Amino acid sequence: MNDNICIKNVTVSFTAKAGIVQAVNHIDAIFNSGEITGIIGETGSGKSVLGLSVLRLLAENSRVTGNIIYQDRDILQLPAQELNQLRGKTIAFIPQNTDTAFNPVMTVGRQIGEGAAYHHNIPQAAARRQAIEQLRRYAFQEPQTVAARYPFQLSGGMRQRALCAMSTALSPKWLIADEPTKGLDAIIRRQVFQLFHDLKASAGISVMLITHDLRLAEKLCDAIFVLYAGTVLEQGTAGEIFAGPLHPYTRGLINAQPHKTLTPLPGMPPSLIDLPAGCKFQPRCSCRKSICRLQEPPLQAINGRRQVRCWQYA
Ligand SMILES: Nc1ncnc2c1ncn2[C@@H]1O[C@H](COP(=O)(O)OP(=O)(O)OP(=O)(O)O)[C@@H](O)[C@H]1O
Ligand code: NI
Repeated sequence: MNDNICIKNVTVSFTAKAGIVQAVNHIDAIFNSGEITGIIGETGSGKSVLGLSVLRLLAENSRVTGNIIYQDRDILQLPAQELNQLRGKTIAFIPQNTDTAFNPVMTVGRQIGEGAAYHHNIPQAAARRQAIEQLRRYAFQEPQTVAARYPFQLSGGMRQRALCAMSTALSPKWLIADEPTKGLDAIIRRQVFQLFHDLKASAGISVMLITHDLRLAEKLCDAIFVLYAGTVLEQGTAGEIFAGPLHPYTRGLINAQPHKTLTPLPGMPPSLIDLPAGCKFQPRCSCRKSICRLQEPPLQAINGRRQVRCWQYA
């Protein structure tokens, strides 16, 4: 039995007023245990939806097909009770918005202790002591003081760290983190980088890292999946992807960064209600050939782990 998370032919659609939103389209992806795997892509490319689908945290109007295999079981088929055991205890999720992740009227320490109290049935006082230890681990100099505070009394960076402390309080095997550096300044981003680095190195936690922060992804991740309109356009090791992106979209994402050429990708992502024919990126692609409009290219292995979905390489 391995600890990888295997996503097999997963499709997620939402029923909306305007029609069926095809947010994730036939994604196959293996997230290797012991590694940090980055999911990158423009806004609306399906990163959060993919992450949420792993713990079945999607909204009511969603429909998910395919398999998400973890420890020889399909998470999508787990009965509610086993799913609850998995959530938080084995696979933890850090949502995109740290403001809503906390209960605003409960102290930070109490919230960190709650999970332990619930899953391990331990008394309040002991849970509180554990919470303080957990905060100390996350580099809080005065964990007692922080534990007594309410979420709004913490700065953005502290809240992010407190959220990591809460999410990993039950020593999960996996952490799915959605935009953990969003809205944080450079110094705090470095702290978050260090935090994730230590999670993997010291705590042995495997991570699925959803991010717009390509520099963070490059430094932190072992592997990368590049998403566009709910489809994987390229995947590989972080070294491969950042040193030599193959897909025009990946090249565009990398070049759009402030420390690169700051050239934005031309055009807009497609409507997920009415996806373009052929390659989903073709309407915006400078390398487009006539076949690109007609047929979607397969995701093809180039060498090793590397795969790209583009007719240039087919
Ligand atoms: N409950 C829902 N009903 C309808 N559409 C939804 C729902 N949840 C998500 N979507 C749509 O699914 C698509 C993918 O959303 P997702 O949040 O995964 O994007 P993302 O890549 O995480 O973007 P961002 O970088 O902005 O966080 C978007 O078009 C979004 O509007
Ligand atoms: Ni998102």
